[in-house]
Amino acid sequence: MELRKGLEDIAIKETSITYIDGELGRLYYRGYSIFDLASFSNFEEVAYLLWYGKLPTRHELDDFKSRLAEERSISEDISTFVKRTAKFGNPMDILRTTVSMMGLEDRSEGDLIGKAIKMTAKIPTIISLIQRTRRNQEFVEPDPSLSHSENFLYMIRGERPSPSDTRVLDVSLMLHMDHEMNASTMACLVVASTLSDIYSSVVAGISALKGPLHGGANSEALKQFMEIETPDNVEKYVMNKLSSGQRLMGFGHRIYKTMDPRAKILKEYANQLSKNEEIKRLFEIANRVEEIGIKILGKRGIYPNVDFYSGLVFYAMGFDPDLFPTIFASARVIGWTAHVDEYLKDNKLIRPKAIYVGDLGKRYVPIEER
Ligand SMILES: CC(=O)SCCNC(=O)CCNC(=O)[C@H](O)C(C)(C)COP(=O)(O)OP(=O)(O)OC[C@H]1O[C@@H](n2cnc3c(N)ncnc32)[C@H](O)[C@@H]1OP(=O)(O)O
Ligand SMILES: O=C([O-])CC(=O)C(=O)O
Repeated sequence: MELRKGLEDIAIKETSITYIDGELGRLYYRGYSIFDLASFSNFEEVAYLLWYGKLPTRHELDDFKSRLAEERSISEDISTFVKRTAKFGNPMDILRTTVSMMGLEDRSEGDLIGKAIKMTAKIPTIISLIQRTRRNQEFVEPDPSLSHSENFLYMIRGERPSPSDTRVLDVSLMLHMDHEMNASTMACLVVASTLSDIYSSVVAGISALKGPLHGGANSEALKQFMEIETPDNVEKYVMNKLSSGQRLMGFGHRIYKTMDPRAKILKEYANQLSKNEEIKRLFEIANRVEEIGIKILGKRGIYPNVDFYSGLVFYAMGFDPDLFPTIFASARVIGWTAHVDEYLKDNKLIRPKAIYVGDLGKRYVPIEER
């Protein structure tokens, strides 16, 4: 039996959701280029596209938007739990637990996409409550008259965002919605393939996304830029980091062997948002890290990934750094649930093998003799 560490280059399903060309740095959702979707589409339309497989008509989109907007409120129990834990808890742990609570509260049978809509609508409310509680600010109730991204920023800031800020968040969320068989989507499918429920799958997805080799890299990348302090320190910092065997966070990818197309779009937004001194300086540092990182690692196909610039964009938009992975999860919940829905149409229990390398036939030694 062949050993494939990390399941590298193993396909576990056919899909018509997302296609990645890792050599050319291209990404497609349901056949549409991410560059086109980022230029012309919006959060609700792309969520609809991923779940239902086609772009909605105006009537379908209006219905879908109202459905999402109606589901934004969270229960009293969830709200109390978030307020109790926000000041000490890791936001991904809080999110994981609240999605688990949502599963306990939802007694309905079936309707996987209906449940996915509920989670997608409620997660921004939970994230906003975490940030506002930590800052000793009053909770802002969701406003159903606003779009998903406008409402998300409104709940974070307590005032309506500008159309350009709304657009930045909208595109950033679209870029994070799906990415084929990444680690967190795989975790969701493992759970789903046992015919467990969709909330349990999403809890597994959040758990896997939290790690710094996956979605947790976005806050680590920003931390890196903050530690560097000035563009003049970049070269020394990068050399020290790499020569001591550490990884450059926000660099490298299992599939992309060139610049991640999402990083290109996010870089442009990070540049646009570089209006105050701090963001301008962090953007300059990031640019320099990109340049030196590519010079050293590019020949091995190691380039900036989605997490390299996303943290800078989220920070400039007013989110706390340790919330970044939760923002990623707020969008990826759409991809997770779309893949679970697709997988369950032709389910097969996921149960790979391990190659045994231990001893066999050992004599059991009673405890007094050990
Ligand atoms: C949304 C996302 O999940 S995007 C990825 C976010 N994660 C990060 O940014 C963390 C940093 N990056 C990494 O750790 C890796 O690039 C991963 C985990 C994302 C992908 O790695 P894999 O495909 O599993 O490759 P693997 O971890 O085996 O690395 C292959 C080689 O490249 C090196 N390498 C990979 N990424 C980096 C990096 N960021 N910095 C320095 N070296 C790197 C490894 O050290 C390894 O070198 P070796 O062969 O000499 O031992
Ligand atoms: O595809 C991957 O392995 C990681 C990634 O970029 C994502 O999940 O967005």
